[in-house]
Amino acid sequence: MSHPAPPLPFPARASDAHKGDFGRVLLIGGSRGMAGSIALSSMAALKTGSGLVSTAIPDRCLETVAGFHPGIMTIPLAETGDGQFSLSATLPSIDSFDAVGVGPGMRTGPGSLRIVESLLEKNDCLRVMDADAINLLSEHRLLESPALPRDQSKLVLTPHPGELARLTGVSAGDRDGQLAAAESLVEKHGMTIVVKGGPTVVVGRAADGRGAVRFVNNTGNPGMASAGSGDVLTGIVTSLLGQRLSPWDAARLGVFVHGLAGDIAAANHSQPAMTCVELLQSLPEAIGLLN
Ligand SMILES: NC(=O)C1=CN([C@@H]2O[C@H](COP(=O)(O)OP(=O)(O)OC[C@H]3O[C@@H](n4cnc5c(N)ncnc54)[C@H](OP(=O)(O)O)[C@@H]3O)[C@@H](O)[C@H]2O)[C@@H](O)CC1
Ligand SMILES: Nc1ncnc2c1ncn2[C@@H]1O[C@H](COP(=O)(O)OP(=O)(O)O)[C@@H](O)[C@H]1O
Ligand SMILES: [Mg+2]
Repeated sequence: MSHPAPPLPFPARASDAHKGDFGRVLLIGGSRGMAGSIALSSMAALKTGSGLVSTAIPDRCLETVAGFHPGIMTIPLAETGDGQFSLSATLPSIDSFDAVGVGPGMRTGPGSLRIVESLLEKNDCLRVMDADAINLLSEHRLLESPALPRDQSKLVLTPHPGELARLTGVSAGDRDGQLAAAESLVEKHGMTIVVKGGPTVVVGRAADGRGAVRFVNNTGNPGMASAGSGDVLTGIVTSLLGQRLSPWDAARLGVFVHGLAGDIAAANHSQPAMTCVELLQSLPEAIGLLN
């Protein structure tokens, strides 16, 4: 299958490499009824090269998530009666991971809020925030807090237009306005923002530190407008961060490979019939085309 050129090569593997070279990543999310979301992120991290994937979920989601893939290590955390993280949920030490992805399927209760607040403070850690993690940033105006560490250059946000509308106040239908609002956040905090859509645009801080720059992705198709596609992207970007790519490179290569896998899935299964499962299963072929 012919394809556009990637923005950068996929990380190569030395012949004497070991799994620690490819990153220990932590995915955090899920809740009763949405265990599949964080399982998708975790499987996508494994399928895009992470050396070790650990997934922190509310206790009752453990068997479900572990059952999806034997390569996933699961960390059960304390939960509320309705199956989301409780206030007593305690994360393992973040310092023992190379990258952390948080948010898919997590819901927005107090336990989730405490987790997201603690990760915002860890600005020396590479982090991806998606879905309900972004909704918590919006609901509690966490990016406006005086307690927010100034430098958030190791943070990647992956909002869809609805999530970005909540975060910025710019409606989902106003694409240009949303991109401008994303640029303002990037200029203020230094993070990288993946503005999802057809096409997805990555907004990052310019190399000289002044202003924002855009990367317009040229892979992907409307077959990906289906539940779980974005959860796959969360795992890919977290995985690439764990493999020592910068936030800007991990976001650009991540959306490219994600879209290319979507194009392969659409070619083999049609746009209407492809799902997040075919998208996930097309990642090996997509990476194979790049190597
Ligand atoms: N298998 C699982 O467990 C899965 C679990 N998941 C989990 O579900 C939770 C809720 O996440 P969510 O994304 O489904 O809902 P939400 O955040 O309310 O956003 C929808 C709102 O935004 C608006 N909107 C406008 N433009 C849009 C656009 N281009 N793309 C998308 N939305 C757009 C849209 O407008 P409307 O469609 O009404 O026009 C609507 O008002 C979250 O935790 C997630 O991780 C999912 O990952 C799926 C698989
Ligand atoms: N029309 C489209 N063209 C290209 N990509 C799309 C299109 N619609 C959705 N996508 C991609 O699918 C993903 C959907 O993400 P998201 O809405 O977070 O899904 P979910 O939360 O259900 O997993 C994004 O990466 C987005 O870029
Ligand atoms: Mg999503």
